[in-house]
Amino acid sequence: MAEESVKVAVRVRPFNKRERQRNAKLIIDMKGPNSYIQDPENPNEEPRSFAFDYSYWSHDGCKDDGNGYYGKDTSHPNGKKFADQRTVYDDLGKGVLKNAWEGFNSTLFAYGQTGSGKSWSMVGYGVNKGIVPLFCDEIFQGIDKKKADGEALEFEVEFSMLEIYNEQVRDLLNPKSSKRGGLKVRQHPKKGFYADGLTFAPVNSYKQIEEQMEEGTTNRTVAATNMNATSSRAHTIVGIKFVQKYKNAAGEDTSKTAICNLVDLAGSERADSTGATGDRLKEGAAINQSLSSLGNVISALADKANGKNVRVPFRDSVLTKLLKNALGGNSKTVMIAAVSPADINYDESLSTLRYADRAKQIKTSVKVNEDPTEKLIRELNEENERLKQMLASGGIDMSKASDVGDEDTTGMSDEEIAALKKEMEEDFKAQMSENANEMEEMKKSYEEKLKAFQEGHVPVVSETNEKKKTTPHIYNLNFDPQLSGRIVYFTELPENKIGSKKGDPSDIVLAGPSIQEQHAVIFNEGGKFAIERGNSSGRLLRNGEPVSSKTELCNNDRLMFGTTQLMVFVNPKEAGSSDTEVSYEMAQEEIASNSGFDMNTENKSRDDMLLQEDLMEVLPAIEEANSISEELDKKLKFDAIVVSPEARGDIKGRSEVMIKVTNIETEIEWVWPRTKFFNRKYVMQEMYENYAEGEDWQLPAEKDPFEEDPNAETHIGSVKAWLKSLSYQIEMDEQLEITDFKGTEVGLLNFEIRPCDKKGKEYTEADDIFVDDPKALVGRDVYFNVKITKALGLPKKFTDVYAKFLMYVDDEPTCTKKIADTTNPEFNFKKQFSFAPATKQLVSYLEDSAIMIQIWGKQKPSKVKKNLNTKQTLHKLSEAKGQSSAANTNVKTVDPAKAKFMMEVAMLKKKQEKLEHKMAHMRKMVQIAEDHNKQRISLKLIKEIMNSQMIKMRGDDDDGGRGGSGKSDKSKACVLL
Ligand SMILES: Nc1ncnc2c1ncn2[C@@H]1O[C@H](COP(=O)(O)OP(=O)(O)OP(=O)(O)O)[C@@H](O)[C@H]1O
Repeated sequence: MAEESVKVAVRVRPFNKRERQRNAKLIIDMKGPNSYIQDPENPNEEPRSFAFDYSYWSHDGCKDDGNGYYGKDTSHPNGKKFADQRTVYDDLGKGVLKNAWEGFNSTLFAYGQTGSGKSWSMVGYGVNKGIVPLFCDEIFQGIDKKKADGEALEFEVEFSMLEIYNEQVRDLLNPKSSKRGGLKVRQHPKKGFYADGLTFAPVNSYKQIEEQMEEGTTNRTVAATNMNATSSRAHTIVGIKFVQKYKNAAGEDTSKTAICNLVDLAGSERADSTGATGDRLKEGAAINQSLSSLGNVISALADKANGKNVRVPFRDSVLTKLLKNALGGNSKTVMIAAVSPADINYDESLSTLRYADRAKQIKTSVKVNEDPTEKLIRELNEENERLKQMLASGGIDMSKASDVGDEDTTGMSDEEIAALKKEMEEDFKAQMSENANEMEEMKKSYEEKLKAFQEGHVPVVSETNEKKKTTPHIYNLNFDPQLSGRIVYFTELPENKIGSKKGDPSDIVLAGPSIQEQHAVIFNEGGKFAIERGNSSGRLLRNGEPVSSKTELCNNDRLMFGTTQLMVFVNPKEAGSSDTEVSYEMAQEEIASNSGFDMNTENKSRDDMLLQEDLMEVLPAIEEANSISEELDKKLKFDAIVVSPEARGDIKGRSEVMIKVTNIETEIEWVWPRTKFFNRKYVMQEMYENYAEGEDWQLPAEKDPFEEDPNAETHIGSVKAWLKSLSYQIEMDEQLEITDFKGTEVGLLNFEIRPCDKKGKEYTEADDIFVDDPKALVGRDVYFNVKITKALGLPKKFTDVYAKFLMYVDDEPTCTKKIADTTNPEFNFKKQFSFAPATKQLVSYLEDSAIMIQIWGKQKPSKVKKNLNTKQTLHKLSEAKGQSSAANTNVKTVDPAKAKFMMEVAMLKKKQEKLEHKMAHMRKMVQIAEDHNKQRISLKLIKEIMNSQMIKMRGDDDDGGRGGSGKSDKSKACVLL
């Protein structure tokens, strides 16, 4: 066994079209194996630097070689450092190939945010072939060479392709086999985790691998098109099993087996400030569970490599189970981290670089998988005997190393160990039959297996490519450019009927929620094309606008059928070289801007751009969720809303897209963070798929993504209170507006902050604790009481209302008690805060910050139950607006212009508040000055009187009525004062 470090490479891609349009700034640089990233918010700071095995500059410095291949442009200043596909393959893929020949397992995985270039490196596009096709090509070149050289070797190559989506494993070569819950991931005592029942297709040429990959990718596309935006959330694992058979020195039949896993990970998601925390469906629907578990596993392995004794949580997700061998066992592992070059993606790129940095610390132990066949069969037999005996004699003994293998139970609770034991026993039972099958297969010849597979499997070879050049058609657009253009329907008939499979026999059958039986018709009138809605209200958009009557269709028109089927119409006769390329982003952008969202990219701040990206992702998903809700009669309506940090009750952050959820029957409303919505949408999709397949689709309330926890609390609104007055030790006693997420006033809050002494006794004016300059507070003991007396005029539908806020560096919020059934809850809350002594940081916090007091409560269902079903209600709404139901469902409550306006108003209010505080402060100062003055004046008067008395007395004594000297003495008295 040799110990090996994980090899880590980083690659930066060119700017994409959107980034160029937005004049994105380049924030990545590379020199030799090092990568650098510049924080765009702090351009004067030193860039952060990271050292890797390789840093690949693929941003600029390249040119098309005339066949579409991007190679080095030696005339460009960065031409020398440009890394093309071949360079990356030579460094990374060739090593994997060499491992395979030597009988080592290898894993190559690509990590990075969506659209950062993972697929480009792994699979490639067109002639710019990535690692997987180059690897497959070369493995067969090697085999052919060995055969030509007459070496006494036999070879077997098997290909598998699976997708992990929402913790389910789908066999991409045989998707039907993995319906309902996907393939089970089991554990083999020797081989580790594997997907039970996964197809391993025997292949004997590169062309056959290409065909298998085509088939697998087309299967992915079909699933991703029927349901929205799934592709970037799925992990794809291509497996290549390479067996070399030969006779060893003793003349025995021996084989060397290498398994290569090529893993294209799902896009690492942008972290939300408002996560799905607290959602009870979090566990069941964790779409990114695999990715976050991978992060935890990598961290734990890195800690382990640094000598720490930690448990590595491989069992936490399907992905980490399947990659256990790659990361913690017998495999040589390579990670390629893809980063975007643009400033807008700084946070994601930095986190990718950090992730990669952790990964490079991992070490794996590798050995050649060499075994004589007889020995393997004998071992499998022995293994089965051992398993049989173990299970017969009361199951696994968790304390016996021979029973638990390398299973690590450190730090597990008794319940966790019991659950693990149960799972392992189940795996072992399945294993026995798997072992038996394997023995059977070993005895069968490979040729036989190959023949059987090929007979049962006719790969879908794209014969349509030629026809596409001359025949009018529509093709699919997908979020993942790899999957666009893979589904093609020809539209050469005079009338091409489009609808669901339930309808009249349609010429083009589409699936997915909201596809109607007779959804639309494309007419071909002597080479002129038009589209018309079928006799239903199904959503149909052309170039982002609803089609209400028969409309002409032109080359490159974008069509949206229902909520997920986004297509492009092609009329080859009209096609010209000046046609602009149609992309998924462009099609979604025009839909969003037609629904009233500002998608203009000019002069946008980074926050605005991030908001637009979020909207692009959320809007199609909202459409889909609404159509599923409608179809399943779930009574929920979803709307995208743009919510400023203030409106969310956050002190900082950017405006975010959130999802307003309305129960149309009870009129209860919630606002979900994006992550919670997406997590739940995956379960909705699953429900819908089961429904569409005619299977049992209902879920118990606690697992139903359309059910909100009846005890869930709603964020009613927030109040922002600036603390500046406190920094002058001036009390604050105000009635402040409570505003909800829309910026609407929903009530008032009586709020006070009063400086006090250590014991809580509040100071009065007479105590004169006012400071001219807040800095004077540094080092002094500062105490104050926060009082929340009551709220007024809250909406009637809330009960159990309370207020909460975070002060300074508190981790836990301070909460008032809960008050039931009143619109004017009296909290009578008082809490003393002590800062003894006050630090510089605290004082600047008081000077410049505010606290957000959030008001929370439970919603009472509305008394009048509406006896409408979802469909009726949504239709009613759309009739009122004269639009189709689905097209209407993303009508937002707050459009960005309004949100911006509201933000500006909030800013003005903030300024006004500040000014008011300043004014109050000034007033106070004036008052104090006046008081002082009054005192002075009275003192002056007293003195004057005294003086005049004295003068009088003196005058009386000295000169008796000399006016002139009296005057001069009076002015002397004034000078004295
Ligand atoms: N090195 C590169 N040179 C040229 N274009 C590139 C390069 N890397 C990526 N691209 C382009 O950037 C876009 C996004 O790349 P890609 O599809 O590989 O991203 P991804 O990380 O796999 O995204 P997803 O997570 O959605 O699958 C594609 O249009 C691709 O053509």
